[in-house]
Amino acid sequence: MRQQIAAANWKMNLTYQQGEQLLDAILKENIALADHQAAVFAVPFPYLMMASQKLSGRTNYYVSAQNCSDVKAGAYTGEVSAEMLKSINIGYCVLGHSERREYFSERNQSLAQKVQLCLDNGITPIFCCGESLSIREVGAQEGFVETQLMESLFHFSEADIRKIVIAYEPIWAIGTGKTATAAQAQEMHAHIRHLFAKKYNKATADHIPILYGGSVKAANAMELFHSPDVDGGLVGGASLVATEFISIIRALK
Ligand SMILES: O=C[C@H](O)COP(=O)(O)O
Repeated sequence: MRQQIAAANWKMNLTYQQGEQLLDAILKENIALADHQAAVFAVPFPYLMMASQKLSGRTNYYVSAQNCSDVKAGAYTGEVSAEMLKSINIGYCVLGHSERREYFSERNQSLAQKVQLCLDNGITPIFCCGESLSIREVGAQEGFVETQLMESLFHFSEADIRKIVIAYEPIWAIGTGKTATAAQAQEMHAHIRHLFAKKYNKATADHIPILYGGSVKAANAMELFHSPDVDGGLVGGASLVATEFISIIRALK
């Protein structure tokens, strides 16, 4: 079975102490994950080591960064490189989140560099894609997501592309409480998988986890995750509440 992932994206929320308390409350449940399941915590940079220490010794629990630089190293004040993340054993990095695309002007070409640098350093990119409401309203979402994937990912080799996780996050569903229906999520996930099959092959497309993000919560996770092409979720708001995220982990296939 394809890997199934419950990924928490804390974004710029919680103090260090609140983050510790949240992780402690979730880990206290001792949820055993199957071989094909993973729980990933994308925490702010200053909390990466703390989260790593808390998760150490747990099977299939991982820490993720929320971003990294698109350059290797050098005089770039305030940036954090993929190599730095590797040096503290961070396994995942969220890339191209719509908030970074919108507020920090991230573009598909620069994201291609970030993906490359993560792969060079053995870090799994969680590559985000997804359309705005205005694009969906005119029915152009499939072409829009195809361009995002084409410009950032489709030049990678089959071996490299198999190391990537996709997160489909329709912008109109992020933090709005307006979740895509399971049918809408499934439709886009199937389209994304079809694009990978067309560019690479079916076996590769079937191997790549595609997470759904956008107002996932305990109450809808099970239905969303049980769609055939939805392989878990990238969760914002509900990942900040222990009981919510515990249920979301438990909803994985
Ligand atoms: O990365 C997570 C997504 O932006 C979803 O956020 P949300 O669950 O608060 O809608």
